[in-house]
Amino acid sequence: MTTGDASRHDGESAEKLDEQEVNRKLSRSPSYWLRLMALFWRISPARISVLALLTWAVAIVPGLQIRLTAAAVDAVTDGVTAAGGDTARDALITALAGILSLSLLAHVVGAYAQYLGAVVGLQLTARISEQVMAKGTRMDLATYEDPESYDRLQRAFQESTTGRAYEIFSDLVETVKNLVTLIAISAALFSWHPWAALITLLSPLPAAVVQAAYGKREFEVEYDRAQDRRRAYYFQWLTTQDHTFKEIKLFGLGPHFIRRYRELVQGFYEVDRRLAMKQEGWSAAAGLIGVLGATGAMALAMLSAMDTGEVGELAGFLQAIASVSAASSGMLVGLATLYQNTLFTGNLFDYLGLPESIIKGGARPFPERLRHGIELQDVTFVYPGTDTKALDGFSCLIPAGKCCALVGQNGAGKTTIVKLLTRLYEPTSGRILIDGHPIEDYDVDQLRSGIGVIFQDFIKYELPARENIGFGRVEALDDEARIARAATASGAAEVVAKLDDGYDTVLGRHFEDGAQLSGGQWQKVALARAFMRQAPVLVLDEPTASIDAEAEAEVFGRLREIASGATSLVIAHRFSTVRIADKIIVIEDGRLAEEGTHGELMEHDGIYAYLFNLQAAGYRAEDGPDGTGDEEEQDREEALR
Ligand SMILES: Nc1ncnc2c1ncn2[C@@H]1O[C@H](COP(=O)(O)OP(=O)(O)OP(=O)(O)O)[C@@H](O)[C@H]1O
Repeated sequence: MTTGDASRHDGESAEKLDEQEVNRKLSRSPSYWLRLMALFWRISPARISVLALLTWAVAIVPGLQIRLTAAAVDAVTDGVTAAGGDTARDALITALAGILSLSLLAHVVGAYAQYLGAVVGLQLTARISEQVMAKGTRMDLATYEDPESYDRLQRAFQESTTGRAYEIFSDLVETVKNLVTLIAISAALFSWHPWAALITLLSPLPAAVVQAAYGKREFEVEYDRAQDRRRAYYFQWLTTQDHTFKEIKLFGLGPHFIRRYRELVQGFYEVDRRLAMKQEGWSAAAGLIGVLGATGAMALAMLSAMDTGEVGELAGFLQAIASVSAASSGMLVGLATLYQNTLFTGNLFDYLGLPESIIKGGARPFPERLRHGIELQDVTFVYPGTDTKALDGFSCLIPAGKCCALVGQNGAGKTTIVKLLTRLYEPTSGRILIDGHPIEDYDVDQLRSGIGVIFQDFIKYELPARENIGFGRVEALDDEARIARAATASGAAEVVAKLDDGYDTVLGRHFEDGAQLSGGQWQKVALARAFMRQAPVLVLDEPTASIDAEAEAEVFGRLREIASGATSLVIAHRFSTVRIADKIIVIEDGRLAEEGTHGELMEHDGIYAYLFNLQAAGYRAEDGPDGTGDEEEQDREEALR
């Protein structure tokens, strides 16, 4: 959706777009409520029961107070007409004592119930956030790479932080409370004056209908603008991050992003303003009906009291009008809010209900050491939602215990192979065999535990160096010797030695006393994380792009020793790394182009030799103006031809 689209949206178009979604969510409301209640119940059955019981117990107080008010006024009338004397005074004192006790009780119980509500609300919000996090870790990579599913995840994440789920619970409790209050009061009102009672009870209805209608409209608009919301958030994020600052500043992109953010937000503002204007207009008109209804009921009750002379009833009635209109508008508006909250929280439950990792494994344990190797047989892969083949009938063998290099140009399909090997995706066709058995036969958790991977976009954990490395094998987070060995192997030990608190130093700049590392230093830490794993298969996706040539040569010169017999696959663009591999696999446009040792491939004089020479010529041409540069330049031109 473009910025222009955002400003074109109005309530009407959003309504058409998401009508189906809204209806689907509404039909599921009872199931959402049940799940929410079950969740609540699990948090603290005792607190929930006390909260509900206290809230509902307080609900009958207004009904009792009305009767006591009527009794008090009757006692006053008796006293004034001198018919009652001391009896009237006693009756008045009893009624007043009753009113006072009930008010105090309602006040104290109400305050305690509010405290309980706040506590369980906090617990519920934290529990739901945890559930969203846990769900996020159980989803497939495809969910994160598909914009629609990612939108869903983001909506659910937003909902998990708003406390709206708790509002549904309190809406339900409040609705029941108001219902109890209404029943308690209505019993008295209908016995005194049925018509006035009916008008009093129904007059808040139009306001509730307006509220519900606009709650729905608001949901539709928000639902529809999820992408633009994320885009606006992205511009905010770009202009407020430490690692984006340099480029944004030097390219002068700040004003550009602020303008694009403003355009989006103005689009939202226009739609929201129009919605708010219509909603307030209709609410005011509906509220007028409420005001007229309450006044009409009061007039009816007064006229009736003139006929019957029942002043006590009239006083009770007048008090009841205020309580009833508060309770019935509370109930109806509560229902409308419940409706809106249910729609929004539906995003959360829809997400929590999404099928989890559809990639299932078998029961075969992953070998501690590979004996044959990993074989890709005629593997084709098309990313979901696209129709181009990222891999196109790709076949190769990664022999056990050897170090293989995977080489190819950008977008050739190298990282895609890693995603398939780690079962983040399934091949569209073809097979992957590990030691002769289909990859699907292996237990997925064991498979992932048996493969140590560092991706090119590895995470820079803003946590202590110890954890940055130890996360490679989280069960061994306390094994200092293992962490130190992994750090030494990758060259991270030298980096850590210079930090103020050694392995306890927090890396990055997000938290106090954090130490920022250079790109290459971060990469050494990430590499240590892969070595920490000590897995039978080691996959390094461009692990040394930022590491200086000397350190890289040192690591790769000793990779076999470091990986101690593991089968390793290294994706690299620097041919000085690649050439020392036992086997080099060249991929081009998702197909196997060549394979062999450095010597064999150079002899073959194909694409590998071409790329190798190109890079080597580049280095030699940089040697300086000693006369050799021209010669190398000629080589390069030749290679390019
Ligand atoms: N999540 C995705 N959804 C759709 N297409 C994708 C996705 N990831 C990669 N691709 C496409 O698949 C192809 C192979 O991508 P891949 O990341 O495997 O390349 P690569 O060889 O690792 O490239 P590089 O050297 O730049 O890292 C590319 O054309 C890319 O555009």
